[in-house]
Amino acid sequence: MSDQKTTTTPKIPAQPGPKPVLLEVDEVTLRFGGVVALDKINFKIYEGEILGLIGPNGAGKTTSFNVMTGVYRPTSGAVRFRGEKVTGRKPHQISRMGISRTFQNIRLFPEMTALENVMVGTDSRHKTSVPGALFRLYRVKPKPEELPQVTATSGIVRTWQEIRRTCAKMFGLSRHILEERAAEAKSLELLRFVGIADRANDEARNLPYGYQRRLEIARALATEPKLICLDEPAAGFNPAEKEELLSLIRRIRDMGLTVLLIEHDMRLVMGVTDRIVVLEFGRKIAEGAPAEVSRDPRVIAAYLGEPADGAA
Ligand SMILES: Nc1ncnc2c1ncn2[C@@H]1O[C@H](COP(=O)(O)OP(=O)(O)OP(=O)(O)O)[C@@H](O)[C@H]1O
Repeated sequence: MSDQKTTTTPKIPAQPGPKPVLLEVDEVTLRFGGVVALDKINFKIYEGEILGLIGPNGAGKTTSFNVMTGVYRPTSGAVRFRGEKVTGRKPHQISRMGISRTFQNIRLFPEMTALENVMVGTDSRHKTSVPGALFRLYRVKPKPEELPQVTATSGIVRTWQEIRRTCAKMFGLSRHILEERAAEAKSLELLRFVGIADRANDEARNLPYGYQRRLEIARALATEPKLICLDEPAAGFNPAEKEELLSLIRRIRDMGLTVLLIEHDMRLVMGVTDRIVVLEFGRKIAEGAPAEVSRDPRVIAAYLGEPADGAA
């Protein structure tokens, strides 16, 4: 009977379903006094895509990043990440949810080495912290009432306390040390990934500009995000550096991450993104594939500063 069923079942080739939505910006408005920085913005970011967010100066691109990462709370509307509301959460909580970012104006710890800067990013993933390890030492100290069989002053108690304290020191701290080492190895791997491992031990302030930009990306990756938001990562880059960045962004996506990219260099944006959202004066004026968007009269007008035919 079951054989018959199998042979009569029509063979339908597996269809790739629509990609799941990773992040949704839902009717987001943000006012700064009289300035409407974002005006009922809607767009979605799908898992695994590279989405470009473009628009002329002051269009609301960085403000959108700031709303997604908890720097600003929208006046109305909401941002959802994997179906969960991001709006109202603190930046570090959002980072733990899986969103990380770089900044338009590089924000590194200048006196820390490149490696240490990346290790800071891994911190949110540590199970053990120094205070955590020390707290465990304190906590494992047994109270006399936990040892009802003997008196608090007996030699047995003192020996037991010593043994437990020594074990705690060994296991609590060694776990911490192991985690530190793992964080260091992972950070070094990330420096290699972005191509700057040769300067791992140099202070961030002494690194060339292009290295600092890539260090920011390594640090953002260290939080193990699902979505990485890059705010003008190619600013100040020469053409060769831009090519390298393009390949780096593709490799980040190939690792399984989703990328949101703010970038003014149109060649870079058109060359690397799957889709583009265009903002102007805080409003979304276009959305679609790069070729489609680049032909859109409203987009052309926004960039050339001329009114588009038929545009509202
Ligand atoms: N903290 C703030 N207080 C007041 N106005 C702000 C603030 N942040 C942004 N704005 C305003 O919001 C609008 C959008 O700014 P935003 O920085 O998001 O633009 P942008 O598209 O990122 O521009 P650029 O390409 O120049 O970085 C601008 O009019 C800006 O002046």
